[in-house]
Amino acid sequence: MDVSPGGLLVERRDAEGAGKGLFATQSCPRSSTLFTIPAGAMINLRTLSPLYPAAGKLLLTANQMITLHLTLHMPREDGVSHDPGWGPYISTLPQDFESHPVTWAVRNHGGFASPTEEDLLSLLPPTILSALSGRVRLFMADWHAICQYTAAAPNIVSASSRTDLTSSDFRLENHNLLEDCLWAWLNVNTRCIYYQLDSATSAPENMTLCPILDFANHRPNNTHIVAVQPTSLFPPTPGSLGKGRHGLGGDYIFMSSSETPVHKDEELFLRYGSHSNRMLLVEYGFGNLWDEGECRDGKFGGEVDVQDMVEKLFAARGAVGRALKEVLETEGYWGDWTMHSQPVPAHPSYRLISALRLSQLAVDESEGEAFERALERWRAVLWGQEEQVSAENEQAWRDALLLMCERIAETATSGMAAVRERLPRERASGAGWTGWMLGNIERLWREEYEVAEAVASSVRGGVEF
Ligand SMILES: C[S@@+](CC[C@H](N)C(=O)[O-])C[C@H]1O[C@@H](n2cnc3c(N)ncnc32)[C@H](O)[C@@H]1O
Repeated sequence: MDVSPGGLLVERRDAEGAGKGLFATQSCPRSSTLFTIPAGAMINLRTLSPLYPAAGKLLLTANQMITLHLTLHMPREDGVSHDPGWGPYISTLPQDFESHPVTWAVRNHGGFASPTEEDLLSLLPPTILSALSGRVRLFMADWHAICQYTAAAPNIVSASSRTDLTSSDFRLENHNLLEDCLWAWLNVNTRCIYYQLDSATSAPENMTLCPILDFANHRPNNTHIVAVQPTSLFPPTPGSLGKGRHGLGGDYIFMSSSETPVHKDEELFLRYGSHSNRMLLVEYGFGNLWDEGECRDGKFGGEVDVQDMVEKLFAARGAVGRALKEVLETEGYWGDWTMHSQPVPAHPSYRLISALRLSQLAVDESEGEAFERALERWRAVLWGQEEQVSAENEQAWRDALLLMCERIAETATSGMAAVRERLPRERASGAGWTGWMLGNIERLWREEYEVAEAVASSVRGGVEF
């Protein structure tokens, strides 16, 4: 790898409120090559597959394989990983994920969360809690798969650079090793980037840990760093992945943006994606910063998830609600219902409007001619053939939306108050990350509050969505 001053234009430094970050060591023009990571320096399915072959019918996913490798070569007390392959890189990974909500949720699931972790969980909005439950399920499934795999291939564990591990340690109920595996899993989930190894672009194999780049922090607007996806002269053959024959996946080149030049000593950000703050907190353990009033005024793109509330609307209608839910599922409109502060005017998503229209359909029976006729009308609106189901239905769903906004604002007001009560004490103590995390949680509640208020104001103002 070229680490000469001309080949490596970045370095790792402390970044306030974000651990480490990537900084420019010199100024450079637009579209400069900042650094190049050789294919063999990255940890992914291609570089690891030779070390982790199938054990009978058991084959690890990319996520599980990288997690297992990091667990087997986790740095110990001296902070150094003795992995002969990627030891120096693994030694640069964060030492712990104490501030990550998934850590608290996994511990809580196992019954060993600390009082602080329980307290923080109790302060989170319900939408975050349900997203966290999903992450816990995924982690536990991966932990289960890793335990099964190591039981079937105990020699894999003998290759660990850790002297404290034997294959019998990989037991579901071994909390200490589960914690090591969680450290590894969170490294994978917070640091892996897209890297094409399979020709199907959405394949879960298309991910990698990538030294240096993984010190880049996120910002929501323009990215400083552009990843240039390596291509190969040799296209992959069908089913080649996992068998050591990869057409894709060469050296990874990272360039500066074509829009702005880079200034010496500036922090270089990578846009992780257009993620909501809810998703950022659950996946990465932080949220974007924004100032009070910015969501309300449409200057910041706030989002509220209303899954639980809409589900309740359908549940409250009994048999009719169940039949309507089936219709939404068949049409692919069940779930993923949100409200947004941007673009102005603040508005419900199209999916949410469609679900609300259906939830307010004026039908008393869950089948029959009247039911089918009403559905036909709803479908006509969905397909853009009609403007509305009826004037009554239009009024009913807007009323239901307004009521939802009022409830969200009410709950968010109590949520904010509970966090604000704790904030001064935590900030005054000045120690650790809890004050910083409470700030993140307070902003999440405030986002719910401001978006709900803004959407309510759109509804009251008669905005046509
Ligand atoms: C790919 S790593 C970036 C490097 C990381 N800051 C470190 O110290 O190793 C992603 C993690 O960095 C942190 N991070 C990234 N962007 C951030 C931001 N804008 N604000 C706060 N933390 C951020 C989060 O902890 C996230 O999970």
